[in-house]
Amino acid sequence: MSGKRKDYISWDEYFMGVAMLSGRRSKDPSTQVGCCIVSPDNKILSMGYNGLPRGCSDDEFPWEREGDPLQTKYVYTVHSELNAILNYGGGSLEGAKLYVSLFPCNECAKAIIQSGIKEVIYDCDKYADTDSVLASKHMFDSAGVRYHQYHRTGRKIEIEL
Ligand SMILES: O=c1[nH]c(=O)n([C@H]2C[C@H](O)[C@@H](COP(=O)(O)O)O2)cc1CO
Ligand SMILES: [Zn+2]
Repeated sequence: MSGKRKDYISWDEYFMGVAMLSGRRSKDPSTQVGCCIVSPDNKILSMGYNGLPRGCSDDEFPWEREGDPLQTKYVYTVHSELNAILNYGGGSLEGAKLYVSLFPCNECAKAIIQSGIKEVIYDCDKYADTDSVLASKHMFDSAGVRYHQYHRTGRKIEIEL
């Protein structure tokens, strides 16, 4: 009889947990997004969160949502999914899965499809009614990228850092 622990986290909890932890690095005051890319045999390949491109200071660029477009974050931030794809240094992402805390926008959807990722597991879908997300779903459907919402388990994990 094995004395194995019973309360270990599942693969889904592990990968979504890593995605959410990654999002905690974001400097965006309103929406922090985290992403974790996983191989078909459950190895973590890359992670990312939404932030400015390298060399662009978090303190100098704007985090506004409205106003003159050049004074908003939207024209400058790199989304978590694109960061995770670009952060991957190991070659092909063909057949990989992508865990992300927010449903990908249409620009990230294009990058996801073109990089060969075949499955997207998302948590929040708060922009489901926007053209961007509708376009993402349309492209995923055509390209054969499966997507489904993460089932929250309610497990709380406290980590002392
Ligand atoms: O797929 C995504 N990935 C991602 O990283 N983001 C980032 C960009 C912005 O920094 C933030 C969205 O900001 P807001 O919710 O205030 O509009 O989330 C946004 C989306 C979807 O819009
Ligand atoms: Zn995006």
